[in-house]
Amino acid sequence: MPRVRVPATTANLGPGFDALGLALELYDYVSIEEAPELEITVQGEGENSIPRGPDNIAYRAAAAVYARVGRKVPGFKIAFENHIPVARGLGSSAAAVVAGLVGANALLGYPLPQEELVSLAARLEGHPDNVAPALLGGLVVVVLNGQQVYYQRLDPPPGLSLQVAIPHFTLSTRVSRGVLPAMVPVEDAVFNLSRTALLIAAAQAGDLELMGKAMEDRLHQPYRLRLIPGMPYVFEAALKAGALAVTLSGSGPAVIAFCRGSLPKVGKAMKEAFEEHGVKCEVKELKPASQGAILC
Ligand SMILES: Nc1ncnc2c1ncn2[C@@H]1O[C@H](COP(=O)(O)OP(=O)(O)OP(=O)(O)O)[C@@H](O)[C@H]1O
Ligand SMILES: N[C@@H](CCO)C(=O)O
Repeated sequence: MPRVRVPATTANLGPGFDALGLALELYDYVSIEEAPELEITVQGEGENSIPRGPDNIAYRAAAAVYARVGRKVPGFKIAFENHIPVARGLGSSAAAVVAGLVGANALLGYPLPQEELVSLAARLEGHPDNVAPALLGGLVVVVLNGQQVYYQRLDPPPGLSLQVAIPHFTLSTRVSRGVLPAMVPVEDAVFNLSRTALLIAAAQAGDLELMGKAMEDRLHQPYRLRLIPGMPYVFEAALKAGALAVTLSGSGPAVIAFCRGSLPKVGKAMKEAFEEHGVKCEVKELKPASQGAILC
């Protein structure tokens, strides 16, 4: 029976809205086998909230692989051991989609190449920046062109360590995208595109300080502020404690600080700032994951 290990991901990295994602060393483990009926069990994160029926996104992803190769969709037995917090901005939905795709592809003897899994995943998730690093690992630049996906994977820069403050409240990507404007000023677009380009060049050169300077954003974070109490104070606290940069993780509410090496005092400062604004949170120190989803 295939058992898939799939990493958490942090999308956007500040300016790279819907275009950049980084895999993290925090994993869900998902076992999948054919069965007469659909049977889903969940242990760990999301055990009280994750759908157990045909609306489960890992099931829908597995069914999509069978349909894509012209096979009748069977029932499945799917067992989740989840460590990625759900609806916090750490790619839980992308991990579930990727686990379903990779597991089903293994059950069928690997008919679909990786490029096709990336493009199926992007279609199922709606945006590609979490699913691509969840599949490929590392830092991924990804572009949607209609039904096609173009991407380039980079190794994570050496020495990078992340302090992640994960609030106890959930925020769905749907709600967090709902506050974004339909139009933005040209100067804000230029602000972001110049920083995104610099961020990738700096990551390739392994220049963590320059990466840090490139991680500001004007396209999504300013609009999401009002959904996350204390967010500017948490950002300020992380920078003051020595982070190179700090961003929302994906669509939030988790806040992720980019540091050179292990800096627990950054996580502690973020936690205190959240708590001063009435938000309980957990802090994790994570490293970038070079490896994407694997069978284990
Ligand atoms: N293991 C899982 N199996 C099935 N569905 C899941 C699983 N994990 C998460 N989900 C679904 O994904 C939803 C959360 O997705 P959402 O995109 O809002 O947040 P996220 O993926 O955790 O964060 P982000 O996309 O910002 O990184 C949950 O409410 C749940 O319906
Ligand atoms: N790029 C997406 C990531 C959400 O997972 C967003 O910020 O809405």
